Amino acid sequence: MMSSSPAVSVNDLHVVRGGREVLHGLAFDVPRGSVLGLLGPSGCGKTTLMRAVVGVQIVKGGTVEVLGEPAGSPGLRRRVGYATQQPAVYADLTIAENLRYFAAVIGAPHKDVDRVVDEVGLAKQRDQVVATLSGGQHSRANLAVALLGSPEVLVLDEPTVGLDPVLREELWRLFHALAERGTTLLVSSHVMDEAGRTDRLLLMREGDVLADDTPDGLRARTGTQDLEKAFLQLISEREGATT
Ligand SMILES: Nc1ncnc2c1ncn2[C@@H]1O[C@H](COP(=O)(O)OP(=O)(O)OP(=O)(O)O)[C@@H](O)[C@H]1O
Repeated sequence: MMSSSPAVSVNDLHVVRGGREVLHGLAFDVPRGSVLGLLGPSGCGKTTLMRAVVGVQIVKGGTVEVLGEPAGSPGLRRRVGYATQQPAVYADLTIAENLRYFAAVIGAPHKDVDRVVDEVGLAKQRDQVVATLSGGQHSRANLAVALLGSPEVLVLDEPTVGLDPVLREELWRLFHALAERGTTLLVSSHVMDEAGRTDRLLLMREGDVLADDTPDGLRARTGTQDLEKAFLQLISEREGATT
């Protein structure tokens, strides 16, 4: 019974930042064991929505439930992993030292360090000081921290930014492998070519949801194979409807 309830359930979510409403009553569910893509232009509210799901964002109205509990509940601390756009790893420590430290903080098993280093493709750099990593390696080290402890829900803010196509492909494969094991992933991106790799897409614009559909559903609805064109079409439909 429990496992069929959504991993994340958002209802009528309103958020105000800097005196301005930036999320205008969002509502959607994320089924367990799926990869939800949060797509939309810079500033549309993806990070704010992720912060609300992790429970670090003050909300003005509505509800956000994660694994059946209100977002941010103490019981969710180890069950939800969050990788922000700004890497949280310490620059003066090696990757392995960082991971051992964060594993100890969250009570993850020691052997998780080797697993997550492999998963993000940083086995060769494990003893390299973070300050000397390339941008893409740095962001993957940050992602590795979120994977420690095998959280049931993973919230990843633009995890593939700055990565070459081969690494992006590998990370998307990892995301789907995790989902197959039952993990639920919320992954943001503003690169539309990543949209097709998700199980379900939440297309956002200016704090609203333009579409909540599968990539194929969106293609069928807009009559185009190209998801970027589909997105633009939805925008013009929306603008046509409001003028
Ligand atoms: N600390 C803040 N104070 C005031 N306004 C903020 C703050 N943080 C974000 N905003 C505003 O909230 C809106 C949503 O921002 P958010 O960071 O959620 O967008 P985003 O879709 O994640 O953007 P990006 O893709 O560029 O990371 C933007 O208009 C932004 O300017």
